[in-house]
Parts: sequence; C-alpha cells; structure tokens
Amino acid sequence: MIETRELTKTYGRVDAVRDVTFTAAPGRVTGLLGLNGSGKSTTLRMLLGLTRPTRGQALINGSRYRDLKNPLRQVGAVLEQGLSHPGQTGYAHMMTQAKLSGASRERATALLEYVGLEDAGGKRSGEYSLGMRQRLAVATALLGEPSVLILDEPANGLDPPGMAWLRGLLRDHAYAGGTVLISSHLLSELELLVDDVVIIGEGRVLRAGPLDELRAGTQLRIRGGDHERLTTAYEQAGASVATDGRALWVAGLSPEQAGDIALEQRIPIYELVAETQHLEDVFLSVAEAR
Ligand SMILES: Nc1ncnc2c1ncn2[C@@H]1O[C@H](COP(=O)(O)OP(=O)(O)OP(=O)(O)O)[C@@H](O)[C@H]1O
Repeated sequence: MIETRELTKTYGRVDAVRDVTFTAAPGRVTGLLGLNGSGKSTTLRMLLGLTRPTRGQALINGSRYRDLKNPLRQVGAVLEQGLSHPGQTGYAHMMTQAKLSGASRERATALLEYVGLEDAGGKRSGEYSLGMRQRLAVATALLGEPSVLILDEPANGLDPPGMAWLRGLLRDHAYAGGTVLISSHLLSELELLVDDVVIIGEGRVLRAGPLDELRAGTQLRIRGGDHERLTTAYEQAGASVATDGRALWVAGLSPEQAGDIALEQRIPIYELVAETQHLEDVFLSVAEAR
C-alpha cells in the first residue's frame, strides 16, 4: 500500500510537487501520469526517501521509507538512472545486491533468468542495451520479494515485446496481492496495464480514479444521410453533438436511442459505432479543462 498526503516539494520558488494526495492499493496497478516536468519523479523519489518532502507525507505500508524495517524486503524500485556499475557484470551486480537485500544466490540467479538475462549475465552491464539495463533493474527490484514495486518510466528503452513482458510481470505482481506504482508519459502503453490512474500536471493532482471510471464517457460515431437534421434531432433529445467533417460524435444517447431517433426522422444511418474514450482523450480533456 502506498499513500501520499498533501505531499509537497518546493525548490526555490518552484513547487515541483504540491499537495499531492493519492493511494495506490494492493492488488492493483496504479499509473502516475503526466507530461515531462509535471512532478512524477519527484513524487516517487519522496516515496523512496531519496528526496525530503517540504511538507506532507509519503508512506509505504504505513511508514515513511526511512522508518521501514528492512526496506528492501518491502519495496523494490526501478528508477530512471540505472543502479548498476557499468564495469560489473549483470551476474556480479545481482550477487552484490542479493547480499544487501538478504536474498539467496539462487534467487539472484533465478531472477536473472526470469527477466531474460540468463545468457547476458556474464557481460558487463555497461555493454547492455537500454532495454537490458531495464530488465536488470527489474530483477534487482524483485530481489527482496517486496510487496510494493515503484517504477519510474520503465517503458523507456523497452521494445514492444519487452513492454509486453513487463506488463505481464507487473500484472502478475498485482494479481498476487502486490502494490504497483508506475509513472509514464506514454499513455497508450499504460492503458493496457493500469487499473487506477493519477493524472498530475504542474505538480498537482488533476484527476484520480479507476481507469474504467475516468474513461466512462462512451461516444457514438455516426455517419448518416443528413447530418444537419440528425444534429438537430439529437440535440433536441438532450445529446451533445460534434462533427469531425466526416461523421457526427454524439454523447448522451445509447446506440438504440440514436438509431430510433434517426428512424423517426426517416434519415438513413450508414455507420454507427460506440467508441470508448482512450486514456489519451481523458488526459487531453483534463489538461484542456485547466
Ligand atoms: N533537484 C531539483 N532542483 C530544482 N528543480 C527541480 C529538481 N528536481 C526537479 N525539479 C523541478 O521540478 C519539476 C518537476 O520535475 P520532475 O522531474 O519531478 O518531473 P517529471 O514529471 O518526473 O518529469 P520527467 O518525466 O521529465 O522526469 C520540474 O520543473 C523540475 O525542473
């Protein structure tokens, strides 16, 4: 479980993070979304005890990071800057880190295999691709069998199969009761993964909630015989109607209602599709509403 309460970090006159309150619950994957510079890394760094909050609280399993007993057994982190020494092999890195987190050598070896680096374990990590470094960072984070995982922009450097692998791993972690908090500006990548979303902009929480609730606004895309008359009829029925030049976008009616109204007006319908909003649409509408 992760909780922040009125978490704030001020650098000089800049509020990097301001009054950020959210919860990332066990059994769920929570996405922290925002543009570059919106305060994601600063929030995660405060949770991990790497940056001291100006005020407010950042709690993992009910405690500040520095008050956690055995922190490496409670929380694993994948941060943007790699952890490993470039001259050290992946294998040697895992053995050093295993000692720090009290994990066995067997677990370290098994994790190298789990992240797909069994053949690259003898190579210096400085020679790894960005994607391989991310895999090594994930293996390191999992060493202490932590219930909480925190990942800052892990999609950077991962190719599509790598991203699919990471999605599977994080979903399994949440399914087993773990808590996952992942930051990203790649909305389409996150849409396939997260259960809950916290959108931040300029250091503040703009919107937070379950993904399904945030993108609940289903719209109908309708192409018919007479768009002008259709618009009038739908608006009279209480819907809001927009057009992209080729089709009408209708919010506030079911497909059945929209079809029946067109039939009453004797206007032919050539195409009628119910489209669920994408995370990107939610993000843009939140950003525009500010
Ligand atoms: N150590 C620091 N000193 C001064 N300003 C900082 C420091 N760290 C972050 N900031 C500022 O705080 C704001 C938020 O930065 P942060 O790195 O948390 O954003 P982010 O959402 O993680 O962005 P990115 O995806 O680019 O890393 C930015 O305006 C940044 O310039």
